[in-house]
Amino acid sequence: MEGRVLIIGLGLIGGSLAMCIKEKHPDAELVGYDLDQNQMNLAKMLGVIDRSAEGMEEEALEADLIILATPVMVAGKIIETLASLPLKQEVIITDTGSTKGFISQKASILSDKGISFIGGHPMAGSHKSGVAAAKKLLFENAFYLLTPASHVRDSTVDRLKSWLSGTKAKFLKVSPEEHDYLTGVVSHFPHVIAASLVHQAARADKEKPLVNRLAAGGFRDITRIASSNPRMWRDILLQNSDVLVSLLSDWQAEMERVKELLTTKDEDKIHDYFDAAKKYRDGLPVNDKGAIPSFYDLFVDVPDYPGIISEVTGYLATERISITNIRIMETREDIYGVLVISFQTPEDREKAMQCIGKYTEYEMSVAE
Ligand SMILES: NC(=O)c1ccc[n+]([C@@H]2O[C@H](COP(=O)([O-])OP(=O)(O)OC[C@H]3O[C@@H](n4cnc5c(N)ncnc54)[C@H](O)[C@@H]3O)[C@@H](O)[C@H]2O)c1
Ligand SMILES: O=C(O)C(=O)C[C@]1(C(=O)O)C=C[C@@H](O)C=C1
Repeated sequence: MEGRVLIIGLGLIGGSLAMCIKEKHPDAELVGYDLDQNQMNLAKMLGVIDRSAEGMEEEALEADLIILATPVMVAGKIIETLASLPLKQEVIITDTGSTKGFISQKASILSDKGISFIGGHPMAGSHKSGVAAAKKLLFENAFYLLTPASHVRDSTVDRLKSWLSGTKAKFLKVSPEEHDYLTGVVSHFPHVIAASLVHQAARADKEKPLVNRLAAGGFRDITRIASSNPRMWRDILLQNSDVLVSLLSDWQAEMERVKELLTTKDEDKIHDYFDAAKKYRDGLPVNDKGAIPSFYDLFVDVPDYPGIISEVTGYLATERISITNIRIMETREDIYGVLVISFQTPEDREKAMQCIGKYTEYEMSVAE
């Protein structure tokens, strides 16, 4: 497609979307605007946008697609500004915010002027912020929730989907209310819990400093998202507070049940509590980028000497095998542990096993 796309907010999500749009629509002009001049400069330097906007309002006048990828409270204010401008009548305005109720209500001022607003939320992301963390493959196979305003024609929604087709995401139309409930359960509330677990450990750490050093494995897995951007989460909590208060009451009741199991020491019920949770979680889709990301991990037991990571990645590079992540599992103090290399497909992982096996005798294993 041709036309001018204005992305407001050039962070993780704005930057990643810009990459996806450029790849699919090389003839479109991608203009970026961010309050933070450094992000804008970096986006230009990385080639994520074609040019940076001098001013948001002037650029909006000529845009065919406007994407708001700022924190959700800011997006509401930008809608007010946009509604006061003589925009192109055919322009599509969408956002990427993690909440939809507030912005959809705000967008009625655009609807009143006949401007199409389609709320959007790509359900993939990271605890990292900023354009430096942006990735073209971020949204692949993820759900991309859309909440079009009621007057928006299906053909306009299809036009937006075409603009965003480079995300390779799966679009799903939901109401703003349904959206906020669903994401409250699977995204917002877990972020609250992750932060609360970190607070609990930090309190214990004051009494027993060993807590800090033992916080590995499970604790790290369940609290990764507590490293997310506090500004972004402040805004989300403010906008989805009703849903979250209700989920918190359910959670408190659930914790009361656990307390009861602990005080009565009911072996069967304690077992069943974990067993039911395991069954549900193990049954979640793994090949979609839904609740469980689809990475294919290879565990390599490497010897402890400097340069071991570059040695292993060097072998993979010689055979042009792409990896999506690499880390050392810090299960043993002071010595290197097991190297975990993640791949996008099981085929890449298989090729990597053969490659590393050719050059070394390191023990390897996979976990399904
Ligand atoms: N991070 C995630 O995992 C994720 C996933 C899906 C959706 N989202 C949503 O997408 C939006 C962006 O999140 P992100 O992770 O890219 O955040 P980010 O912090 O990486 O980027 C946000 C950018 O918006 C800019 N900004 C703030 N106020 C602005 C203003 N008034 N005008 C122009 N730019 C402004 C900031 O400078 C920053 O560069 C949020 O609404 C978030 O809820 C986030
Ligand atoms: O992977 C992460 O770090 C995320 O938190 C991503 C995540 C999520 O909760 O799944 C966070 C907020 C978004 O609105 C969508 C995705």
